[in-house]
Amino acid sequence: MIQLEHLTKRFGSKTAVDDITATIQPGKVTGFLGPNGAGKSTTMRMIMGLDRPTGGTATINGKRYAELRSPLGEVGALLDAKAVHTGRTAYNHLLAMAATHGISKRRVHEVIGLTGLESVASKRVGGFSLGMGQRLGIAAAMLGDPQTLILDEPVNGLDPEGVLWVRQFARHLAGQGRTVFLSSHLMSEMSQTADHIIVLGRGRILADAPVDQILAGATRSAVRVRTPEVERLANAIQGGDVTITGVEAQLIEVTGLSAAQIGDAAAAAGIALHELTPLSASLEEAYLELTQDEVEYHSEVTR
Ligand SMILES: Nc1ncnc2c1ncn2[C@@H]1O[C@H](COP(=O)(O)OP(=O)(O)OP(=O)(O)O)[C@@H](O)[C@H]1O
Repeated sequence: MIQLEHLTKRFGSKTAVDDITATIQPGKVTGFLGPNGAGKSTTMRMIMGLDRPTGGTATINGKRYAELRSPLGEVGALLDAKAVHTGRTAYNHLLAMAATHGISKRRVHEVIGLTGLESVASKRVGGFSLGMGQRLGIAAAMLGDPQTLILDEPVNGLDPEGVLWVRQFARHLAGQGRTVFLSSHLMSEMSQTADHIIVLGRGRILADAPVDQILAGATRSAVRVRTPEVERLANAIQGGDVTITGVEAQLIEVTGLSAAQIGDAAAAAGIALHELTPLSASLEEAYLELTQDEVEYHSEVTR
């Protein structure tokens, strides 16, 4: 379990992480989602004792990283996949790490097997594809057989096969009861991998909830209606909380009424409908809705 309590990090006048409190539970994949610059990496670095919080605490199983007696045995992290000595073979890289932490050679072979690196274990890391580099980073994180795994943007730049592998591996680890905390700036990715999502925007938590709840909370109850008689239909359904937005000449979006209510009103007025589609927000839309004001640098819209 990872606990963040009033965790804050300032770099000069810039507040990268702003008083965040959250618990990342075992047995689940928790997605840490936010636009670039939201503060995800900084939070993860503080959990791993690599950045010192300006305020608050980050603990793993109740202890700060520096207090862990056997850190590799409690938490493994993939923070920067490229931070590997490139001249070494994958096997030697893992062996060197293991040796300095009192971990057996047998475990090195085990993690190579776990991450599917057998065929490239004797190759130099410098020639590795991004996907293989990620697997190596994850193998290194797994060396101490930790209960907690922290992966920063593990699927960034991977091909579809690599993405699928990371996704399945993360789910497998959570299935074993481990705490899996992984970041991404892509909601689509998280929706397929995570059980629970924490959304960060400009250093603050915007949402902390199960995936389905985040989706439900942001679902628009709009209905798309296509009819040759837009004007008459609008007159038939308007009033109260109903909003009608024109999309195309014969296409409108209606909120405040269900598809059934609109269909009934149209039938009563003798108006033909060519389409009647309830719209629900995708996770992507839910995410954009949550973070639209929180993106650090909006691109200029030129007209
Ligand atoms: N060492 C540092 N010195 C100064 N500012 C920093 C430092 N590290 C991060 N920041 C700033 O803190 C903010 C949060 O950065 P962070 O890397 O944690 O975001 P992120 O959500 O992980 O984004 P990304 O996906 O781009 O890494 C950014 O504005 C960044 O410029």
